[in-house]
Amino acid sequence: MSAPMRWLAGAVAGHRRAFAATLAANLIGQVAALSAAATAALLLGRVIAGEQVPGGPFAAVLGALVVVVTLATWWETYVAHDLAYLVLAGLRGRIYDAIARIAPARLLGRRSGDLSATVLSDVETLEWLFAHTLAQVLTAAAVLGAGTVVAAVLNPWLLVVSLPVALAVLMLPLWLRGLSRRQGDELRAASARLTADVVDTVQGMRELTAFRALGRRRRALAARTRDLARVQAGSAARGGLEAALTDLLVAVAAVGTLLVVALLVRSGGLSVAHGPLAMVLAAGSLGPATQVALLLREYGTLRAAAHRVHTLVTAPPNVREPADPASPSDAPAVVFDDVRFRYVPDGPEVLRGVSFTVRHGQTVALVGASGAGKSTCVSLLLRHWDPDRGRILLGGVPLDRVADVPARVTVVPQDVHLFAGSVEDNVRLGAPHADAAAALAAARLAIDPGTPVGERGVTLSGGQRARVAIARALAVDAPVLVLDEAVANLDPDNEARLAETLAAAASDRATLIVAHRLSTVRRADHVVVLDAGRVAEQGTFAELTADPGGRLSRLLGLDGQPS
Ligand SMILES: Nc1ncnc2c1ncn2[C@@H]1O[C@H](COP(=O)(O)OP(=O)(O)OP(=O)(O)O)[C@@H](O)[C@H]1O
Repeated sequence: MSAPMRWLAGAVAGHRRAFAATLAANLIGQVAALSAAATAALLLGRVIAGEQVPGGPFAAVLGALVVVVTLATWWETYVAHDLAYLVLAGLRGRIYDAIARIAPARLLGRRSGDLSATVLSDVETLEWLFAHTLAQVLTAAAVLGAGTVVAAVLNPWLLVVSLPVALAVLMLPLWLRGLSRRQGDELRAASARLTADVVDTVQGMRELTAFRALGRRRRALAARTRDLARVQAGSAARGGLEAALTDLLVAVAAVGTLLVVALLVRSGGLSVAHGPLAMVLAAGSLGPATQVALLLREYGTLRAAAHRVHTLVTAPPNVREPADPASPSDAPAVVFDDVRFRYVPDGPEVLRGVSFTVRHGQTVALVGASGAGKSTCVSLLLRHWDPDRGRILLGGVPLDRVADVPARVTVVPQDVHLFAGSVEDNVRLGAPHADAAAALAAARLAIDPGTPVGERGVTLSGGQRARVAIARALAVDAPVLVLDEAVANLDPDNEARLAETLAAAASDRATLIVAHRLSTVRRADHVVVLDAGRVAEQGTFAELTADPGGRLSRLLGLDGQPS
């Protein structure tokens, strides 16, 4: 069994009672069904043999067994799904935990649709494993064993056809296991690619329409669908071949067993009265074997789904929670001390020894050309990653020893995401009990907190979205505020008012602004100019712009040259 399948079997271990109930219900149902068939066969045999049959007791036993089969089937359906949903709820919880652990920095390079496929359809696929497979296979093995023993006691020759055929039925999917595994991997991958593309298309519908790219996109999606259909057809062909061969083997076993029974009755090895019973017992072993074969036929798909879920759930965290957290001071300063960082081990160094300080009550502007490393500094301060070398201190404590960084460092990111709901829901994202109206007022947004917000904030204007994001950050009331100015696409009037808001908010915080506008840089207490991952210069605005040919002057276009 592969590691993901072992891991999944382990997921059931936490639900022993539900598993035991599923097993019991299945076993009772299977044994009762086989007993009903055996009783009916015994009745038939005795009638054929011309024996006197006590009709009443036979009818009573048969009736009781039918009721037991019905009740056991009903109970099994209930407990099997109960077990499946318990296990799946646990798995979904672990998937969300995994996403939270590795997000937002690096969702394993996965696309959001691909991730949705794992969260939704891979987990759904596993439902089949838990509800209709594990307990059923164990029961089938038990019934197969018991039926074989009883048939052997009646006459060992009865098994001469049915036992080898039952083994062949089981071997068939094992022989084709390699192909099934390959097809399962391809099927899950093709299905996830299609889901990812569909999600991407729906999210980008506005751009696709505006750039008249919808037709091309539709053709690309059709090609993806064809890919999936091709893989599905291959898988269905293999499944069909297995099903046909299984049916053929079962038919051969039925005819062969009939012949064996006839020969045994004729030679006196078996009484006429036991003939039909012998048929039922010998053929009865084929039912469970076929059931197990059906599971093994789906092995590839189940294994691939298990593998994808397992990969996500066992992905190592980007950063580890501190084992011995320390408390930073209440009025913390942020210190970057010779910070070096690269996103991928053999990739370029994006930060190459960055040092600067943001003191409490101070606003520091981080300035630099595109790609200089400003957003990377922000990501490190939010502890999406840890630096490779150097340190980041918060209130004198290394950031990797600070518990609950989001409660201390809050952000208005470059790409704000608003959720469908109300403005109030969005403002209270990080502080569920915050006064949303006060936070909105602080962000200078005169809007009813109950105003509905469409998915990704589509019902608000760009400026409103920006200020809801600012209100959301202010509501957390964290001592460090990080703001990417790219978000604040406001008109000059609103921009000035926002600056006042931030100035008020900044007085009892440490504020780091990724600044693009001259007005913001001018208002900052301290300016850090980044260039290709290094601090090119830092100081007050006046100091850094004293020389019109200086780096900051050139960046802000104060040197008279087009920047
Ligand atoms: N997730 C990532 N994986 C790999 N490289 C990245 C990643 N994010 C950014 N980079 C690279 O790191 C460098 C610095 O990027 P960063 O986003 O920090 O720049 P920036 O100064 O914020 O730029 P801008 O003003 O354009 O947003 C760039 O070369 C960029 O391509």
